[in-house]
Amino acid sequence: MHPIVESLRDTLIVSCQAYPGEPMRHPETMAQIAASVQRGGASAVRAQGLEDIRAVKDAVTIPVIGIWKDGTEGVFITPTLNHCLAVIDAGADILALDGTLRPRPDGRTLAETITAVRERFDGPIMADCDSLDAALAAADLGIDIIGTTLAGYTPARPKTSGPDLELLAELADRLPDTAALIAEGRVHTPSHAASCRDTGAHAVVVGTAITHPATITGWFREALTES
Ligand SMILES: CC(=O)N[C@H](C=O)[C@@H](O)[C@H](O)[C@H](O)COP(=O)(O)O
Repeated sequence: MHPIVESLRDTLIVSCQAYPGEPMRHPETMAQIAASVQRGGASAVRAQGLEDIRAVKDAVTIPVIGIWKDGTEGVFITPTLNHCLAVIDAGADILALDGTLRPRPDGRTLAETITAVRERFDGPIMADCDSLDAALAAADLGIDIIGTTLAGYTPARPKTSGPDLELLAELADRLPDTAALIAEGRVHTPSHAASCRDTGAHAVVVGTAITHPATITGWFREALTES
């Protein structure tokens, strides 16, 4: 296992992202949030977009998982080889990309993409998966980290209200030792995070519940308006 991946064992990773048009969508803001979550004990941060990756890298000493989201339909998380290479050039310590079985916009398979990435980058790669089949295929390619990031966001799995613990349990059982299993997606409470760990996750990524105040505010507002 790559030493960076080993360092993430039993830890909390925090995703620091703001979405297009949102008030916090600014690299300096994301860098400040990243520095704050490092203070809180995050073992790594996940950052989106080349400017954010650069700014976050300057603001923290923990590893940065870099992604570049492009579009909203189909494959949009670091969707092509060019996106991967740009994320690496921006300084990401870990490259994350779509790890589903769907066709990719540049026509390359995931296998071709990984082969080309490996010519330039020997750091860990994380596949954002949506299903058992996608995860096993990604692990077969030697991808270092399998994330449940896209479970519930494609037709492959229903969208659970919290983390997809059923998928996580299957993956904990079936993935080879070469691939670290990371729980990501709808981990909304400390108890969800502990359940992911107990189900066999190597590490847990929390985004919205720590770094997205508009959504968190909505959760509290709704609780107060429920009859
Ligand atoms: C599906 C998709 O695009 N997921 C994205 C991946 O980077 C982010 O929007 C999520 O915030 C991230 O995965 C963390 O998940 P959550 O915010 O649920 O803790």
